Amino acid sequence: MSTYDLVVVGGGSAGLTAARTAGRFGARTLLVERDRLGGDCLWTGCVPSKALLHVAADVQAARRASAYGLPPVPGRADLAAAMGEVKRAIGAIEPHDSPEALARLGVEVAYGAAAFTGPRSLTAGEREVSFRYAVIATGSSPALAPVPGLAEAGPLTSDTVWELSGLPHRLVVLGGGPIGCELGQAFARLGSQVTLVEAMDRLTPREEPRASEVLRERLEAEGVTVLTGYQAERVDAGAVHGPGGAVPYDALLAVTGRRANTRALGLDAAGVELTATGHVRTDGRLRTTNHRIYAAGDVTGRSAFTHLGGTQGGAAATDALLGVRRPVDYRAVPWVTYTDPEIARVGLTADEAREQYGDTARVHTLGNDRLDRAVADGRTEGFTTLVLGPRGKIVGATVVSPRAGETIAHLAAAVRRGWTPSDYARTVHPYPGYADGPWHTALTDVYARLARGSGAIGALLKLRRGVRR
Ligand SMILES: Cc1cc2nc3c(=O)[nH]c(=O)nc-3n(C[C@H](O)[C@H](O)[C@H](O)COP(=O)(O)OP(=O)(O)OC[C@H]3O[C@@H](n4cnc5c(N)ncnc54)[C@H](O)[C@@H]3O)c2cc1C
Ligand SMILES: NC(=O)c1ccc[n+]([C@@H]2O[C@H](COP(=O)([O-])OP(=O)(O)OC[C@H]3O[C@@H](n4cnc5c(N)ncnc54)[C@H](O)[C@@H]3O)[C@@H](O)[C@H]2O)c1
Repeated sequence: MSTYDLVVVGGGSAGLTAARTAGRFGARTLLVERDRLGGDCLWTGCVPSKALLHVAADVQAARRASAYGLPPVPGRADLAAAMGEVKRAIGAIEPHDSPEALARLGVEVAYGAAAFTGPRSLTAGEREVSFRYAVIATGSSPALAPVPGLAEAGPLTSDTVWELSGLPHRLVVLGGGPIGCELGQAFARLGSQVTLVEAMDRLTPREEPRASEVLRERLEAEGVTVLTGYQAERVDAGAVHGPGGAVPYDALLAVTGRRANTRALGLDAAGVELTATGHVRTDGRLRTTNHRIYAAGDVTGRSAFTHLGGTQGGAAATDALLGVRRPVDYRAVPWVTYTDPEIARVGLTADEAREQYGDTARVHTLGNDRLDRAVADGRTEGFTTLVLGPRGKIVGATVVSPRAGETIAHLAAAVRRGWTPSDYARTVHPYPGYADGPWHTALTDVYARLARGSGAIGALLKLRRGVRR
């Protein structure tokens, strides 16, 4: 039986980063993948959804061009052509995640479903191997909401929607979280009649309420029917049934959440426990209840994003192999819903900060009507919110605007470094950009503090006038 320093189970964002990290250290590393290297992000998640959104944005821009005297662009886009663009993007990225690319870093790849046979061994397809350490990075899969008739209706999910070759006429999207909003907007722009159904009282319910409002207004302006507070109760005869009546569809896309991939992994044999939500239980170092085995990515329930899964994978491999702690700073992890406008967030919302810090929490919001770039682009509907905690430090931020996903990275640094708005404002930002939004919001706080200290400043001015006549 071969022995490895590190065996990684699952070749998605988390597992690939764990394996690459171990390979770079020179460790004997095996990556076991049951299907395709690249995981959800490459094949059915981030990459295809962003490529489809890009095509949809092009189509949307073409439709608007009639305002400038070009002939109107009627009709619906060719979904097969759009999916061709999706495949192009996947194909361009795939080689970076290939066995050959991993071999160059000293990582061996074995194909087959892995299952633990003991606390320090597992089978990888036909082979049994032993390990000093292992990382479970088996990800998550779409979970259908327990709605009678939904499973029987055979809805599309984020795994299968990419196989569509024709644009559905009426598309009902069940679930108004990030996936539902991104895909709903993409299909609407391509020409489907989209109804977005969400049980909670607003879309993207985890974000700032105003962000949900801006997104809803935009989607409705683009022709999407948004039904919130609509808990689907039954699916039959080609319609979703709920409190507001029946919503008929030609295609149904169910994006109501995800469940961790832990089945048939032999976790009992390995002494690895699950949480009540079915995720692999981990401690602050990402160790499972078997301290030789770590977990990273969606399977932990502590990440739902590629960048965080990768960060966890690298941290787990480093902790295991070198004994060097690299705790993940969850307070400062940004995430983005890539609708148009994008909703980007890091840290606490205003309500969360008030709950945590009471009156110490302060909030500044600046509308994009004050942002010259947004005015130039005719995109003033968004805003920036900065949330300040104890000692005036930035503990959270939301940016809603085109390219908010780029802007938020700087704010993530601010939260991680514990900057105040005046620390943040000291970095000069280029004009006119969308990053001006957070900059001017930070300056709002600086000006407010200046106004509060106007007595002292007035006294200083007077003193200097007196000294230097
Ligand atoms: C439509 C959509 C859009 C998304 N957009 C974004 C985005 O824009 N930005 C972002 O940050 N995140 C996005 N996400 C989330 C992101 O895709 C996931 O957080 C990320 O892919 C999770 O990585 P992972 O490594 O934990 O799991 P996965 O990528 O799921 O990888 C797990 C791997 O393990 C393998 N595996 C499972 N069981 C076994 C076994 N027993 N033996 C061997 N191998 C096994 C699987 O085949 C798979 O390859 C999106 C998700 C979806 C669905
Ligand atoms: N850009 C990104 O980073 C990105 C993009 C997509 C997904 N993701 C991640 O993937 C994960 C899964 O996303 P998701 O959108 O599938 O899940 P989600 O849990 O975020 O959203 C699912 C939505 O479905 C609704 N819902 C559930 N049952 C319902 C019912 N019976 N009737 C009506 N509505 C119902 C829920 O209220 C919820 O708002 C998330 O954690 C997300 O962060 C990230």
